[in-house]
Amino acid sequence: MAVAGDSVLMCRQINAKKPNVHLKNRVFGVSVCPRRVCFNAGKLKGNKVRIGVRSAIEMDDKEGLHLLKSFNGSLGFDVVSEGELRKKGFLGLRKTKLVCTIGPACCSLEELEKLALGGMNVARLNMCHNTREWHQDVIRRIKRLNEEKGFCVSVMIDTEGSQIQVVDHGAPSSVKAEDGSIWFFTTEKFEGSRPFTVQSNYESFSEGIKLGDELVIDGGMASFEVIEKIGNDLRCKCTDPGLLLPRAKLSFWRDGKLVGKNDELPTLSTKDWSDIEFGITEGVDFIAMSFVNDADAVKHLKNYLSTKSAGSIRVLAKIESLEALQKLEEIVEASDGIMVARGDLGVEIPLEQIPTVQEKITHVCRQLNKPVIIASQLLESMVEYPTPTRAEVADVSEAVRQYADALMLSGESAIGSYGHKALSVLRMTSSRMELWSHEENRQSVLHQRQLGVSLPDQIAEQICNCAVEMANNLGVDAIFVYTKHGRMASLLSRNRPYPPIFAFTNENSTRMALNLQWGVIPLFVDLSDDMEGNISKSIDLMKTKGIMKQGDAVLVISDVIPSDATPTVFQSIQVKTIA
Ligand SMILES: Nc1ncnc2c1ncn2[C@@H]1O[C@H](COP(=O)(O)OP(=O)(O)O)[C@@H](O)[C@H]1O
Ligand SMILES: C=C(OP(=O)(O)O)C(=O)O
Ligand SMILES: [K+]
Ligand SMILES: [Mg+2]
Repeated sequence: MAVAGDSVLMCRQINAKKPNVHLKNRVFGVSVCPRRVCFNAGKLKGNKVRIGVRSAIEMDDKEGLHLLKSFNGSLGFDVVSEGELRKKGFLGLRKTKLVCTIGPACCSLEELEKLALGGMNVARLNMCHNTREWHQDVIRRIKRLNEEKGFCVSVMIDTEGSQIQVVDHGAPSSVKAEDGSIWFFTTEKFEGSRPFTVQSNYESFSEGIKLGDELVIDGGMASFEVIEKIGNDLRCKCTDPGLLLPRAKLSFWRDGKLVGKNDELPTLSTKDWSDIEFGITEGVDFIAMSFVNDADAVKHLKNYLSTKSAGSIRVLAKIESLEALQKLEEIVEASDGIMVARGDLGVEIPLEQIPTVQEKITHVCRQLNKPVIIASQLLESMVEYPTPTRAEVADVSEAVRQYADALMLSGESAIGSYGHKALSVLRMTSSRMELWSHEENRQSVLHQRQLGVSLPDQIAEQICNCAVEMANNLGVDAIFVYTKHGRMASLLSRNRPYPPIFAFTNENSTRMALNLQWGVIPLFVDLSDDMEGNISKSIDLMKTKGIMKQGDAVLVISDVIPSDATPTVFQSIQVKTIA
């Protein structure tokens, strides 16, 4: 009747009397497991309900053959999530993840610990700045804090990329360009500063540039007109006065369009490759690739990482150019996550387009199930001031309302005097907006675009969609998911459920990667092949620790990985009420 590879949707209630099985859309009233019988989907009684899909029908009771391996008795909670849970309860847990750029202002062990306590989920190291030794020290400090103090902070390195359009006026702080003043943009390298002179980091920065073209600093901070070309250097007149910051970004415009962008430079420079080697050696969790222009660059890095046995490092593509926007879907599909790098993006597209582009990228990422970080200038004024502007708080709130997975601090934490405070502004603003969205029931319906190409992928996706609907409708306190590579956890997160998702995994790289996913609290545990055993042990531990109490309801999703004992995949949803 059925052959290996056929799928069957099984709705069963343990100890129920009347069995039914749906096979290829027909209902078969057969008893499938000697130990358990099936029941009709409509009869949801008691507190143990299972809805499962089995690929390859194995009607004998192989599950009974499982050897019970021991659960090591500890719950791999990080101190911050556990503390927050005790203080605020399940529904009070923050869903939006927070990324902090580490710089001189926050690189000491004490400052890093403060950020970890303040809710930093991921520490970002921008390889544009500082020395290899400095980065190594920071990474080791973070790992030490994780090990010794029970934090779970992931490490991200961000490549420098071939940024051809960076300029420096030599002084440590900003310089004002007055209206009508004449400036010299040169590739000559010199120490210190010269009046009205700006160095470009790239020899051919002025290739193809004509007299009359507009030179724009940092996407509009100041503008100049090119009035003379001397070799590769340019003499320019300030037409729109403003500030030149150190390492400001430069672009050229003609007739309202960007010109002079050099597409021939590789996405990863020689220095980037050596930074990547460094990242592999230091065991970083994420590599953010600057100036990705197509999917090939991402695929290339991912292939390289696999050959280096570093395939567990997640590759994030930074969307910060017009080219990237034009190939958005293929880039999102190829990468493990996306950063909306608004800093450079604002140089390449008109600023007024940033909000809609951000929303579009966020939407595409959710459709394709990839985490997305909103980055740059979220609380820029806090680099100098102890309170944010109202507009900045509104911007952060909007990113949370769009259901971005994560928010990022740049200079606010790296060089600002109020990094810790900026982090608490992100924390409080996101918690407030999450609560508002929940209360107003603003969960936008996600028009599911089917991701899975193979049947198992589609099954996992559908199970997670249904599970979240059930969790929301039943008002359970938490969702538990047992996951090796994090796939089921991210498919649940994609549906942005009300209850928090506790993702139990025995892979450390999965735990660290899930740190970036909306609403997921990753827990490192020793999982055995006996899924029922894993579930009851984790619930018992939660109870013993006083985190869960009688009457709490949990929706449990398990995804049994095929093993020699059970060559079948079995995914299931159960609702458990704590006895
Ligand atoms: N590791 C570091 N060492 C020194 N300064 C840093 C470091 N990381 C970041 N910064 C400072 O913080 C600012 C904001 O960080 P970021 O947004 O990552 O870089 P950028 O401004 O170069 O795009 C940088 O301009 C730089 O001044
Ligand atoms: C995050 C960004 O990249 P970087 O800070 O490396 O320029 C950005 O451009 O917004
Ligand atoms: K960078
Ligand atoms: Mg950038």
